[in-house]
Amino acid sequence: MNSIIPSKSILKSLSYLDSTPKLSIPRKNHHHQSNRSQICTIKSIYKHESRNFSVGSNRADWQSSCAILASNVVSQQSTEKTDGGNADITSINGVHQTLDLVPVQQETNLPKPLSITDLSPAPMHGSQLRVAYQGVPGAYSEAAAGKAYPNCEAIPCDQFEVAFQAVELWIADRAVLPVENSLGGSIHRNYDLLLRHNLHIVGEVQLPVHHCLLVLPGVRKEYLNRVISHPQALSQCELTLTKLGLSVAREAVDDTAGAAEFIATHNLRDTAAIASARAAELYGLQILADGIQDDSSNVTRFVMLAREPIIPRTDRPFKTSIVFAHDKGTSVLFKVLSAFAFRNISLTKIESRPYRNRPIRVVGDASTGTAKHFEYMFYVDFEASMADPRAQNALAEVQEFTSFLRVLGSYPMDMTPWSPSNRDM
Ligand SMILES: O=C(O)C(=O)C[C@]1(C(=O)O)C=C[C@@H](O)C=C1
Repeated sequence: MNSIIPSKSILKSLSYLDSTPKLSIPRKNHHHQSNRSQICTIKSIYKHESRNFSVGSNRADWQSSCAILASNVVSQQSTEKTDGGNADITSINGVHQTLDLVPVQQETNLPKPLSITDLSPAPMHGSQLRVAYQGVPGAYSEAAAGKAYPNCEAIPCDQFEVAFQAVELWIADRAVLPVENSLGGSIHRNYDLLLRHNLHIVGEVQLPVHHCLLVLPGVRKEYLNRVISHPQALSQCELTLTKLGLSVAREAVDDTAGAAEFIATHNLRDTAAIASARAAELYGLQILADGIQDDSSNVTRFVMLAREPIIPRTDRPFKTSIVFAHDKGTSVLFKVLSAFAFRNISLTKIESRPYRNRPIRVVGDASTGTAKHFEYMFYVDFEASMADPRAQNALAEVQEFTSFLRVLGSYPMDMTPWSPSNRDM
């Protein structure tokens, strides 16, 4: 799972081989230079227009397009295990751990995240599936990639935009994208990204997220004056941090494992990271508290993206994700939802986002003043395959009510048995 694809521009700029890294976490301190990770952070430069997918005219595309790219959602065996140790540490959510005060051996050969400048055409590669994710090794997105595609090569990227483009430019075969969490809710920015790009959802995984509080070996709770992590992770642990007496500053960084790496790289004895046990192992940190998520059944849902859709099937449970909008506001919503209700198709998720290019609709006439309504894009997930005539008929009907409709993907549902107490990470 852990190697990086060198690209021509990487070799040209030697940006990941030299010692001039540009790790931008925490945001307040983004000029720190990491001589361990050598991560380049460069802003996205490409823009993609989303195309309108018309169900009526493109249904044939669904049935005749590319070969089946198996989504292969298989439960990942948890391989991570914290070393046993001496001192007691906090037990949370029923998990009691002992502390190993001996620094864990660090992996030195971790892949470096791709940056926007690295996105030149992919070199030749073997048959291993390459899965791009945002973050550094030890991030939950990397674990999600491993759960969806157990033998994949996980490719770290410094931004989601880069992960999308890695797939669009054939540097990677799939991108993995967190879209919602059971505690933190929807990850809105990623919904917007789905629309801005033309990748297809080809699978989903639901990953139990088991957070640890990580510090440098020997650091105690009393030394801490800040906790850093991905904003989602900070919000998933807020109550527990307070219960632990950690009313210290919280700082948001790009990903959980990046927070751990930052502490290790800069030898920060006053800072803790919220990240996985695997991140502790990789960056030589100690687990000060284990299972610090506010709810033991904390789970994040990720979707897998590919350049081509998979051919939808009916021999196993499928889910379909769509996004739609209508010129005349929310009045269409009831009609759209009833198209599914009449056919006994269950919805699993509905989300609304501002309609970017037309966020406001003015109603009423000028003499009485004008009311302004917000305009939305609606994202709906429903439990049916696009190969199912019920879904095809429902979408044909939905298309009549909407001015914009796109099928984001029809893909196998993650049916992994639920086990919240597992420490997958
Ligand atoms: O920072 C990471 O490790 C991630 O993979 C990102 C992310 C997220 O975006 O929600 C994934 C899972 C957890 O919910 C926390 C963070």
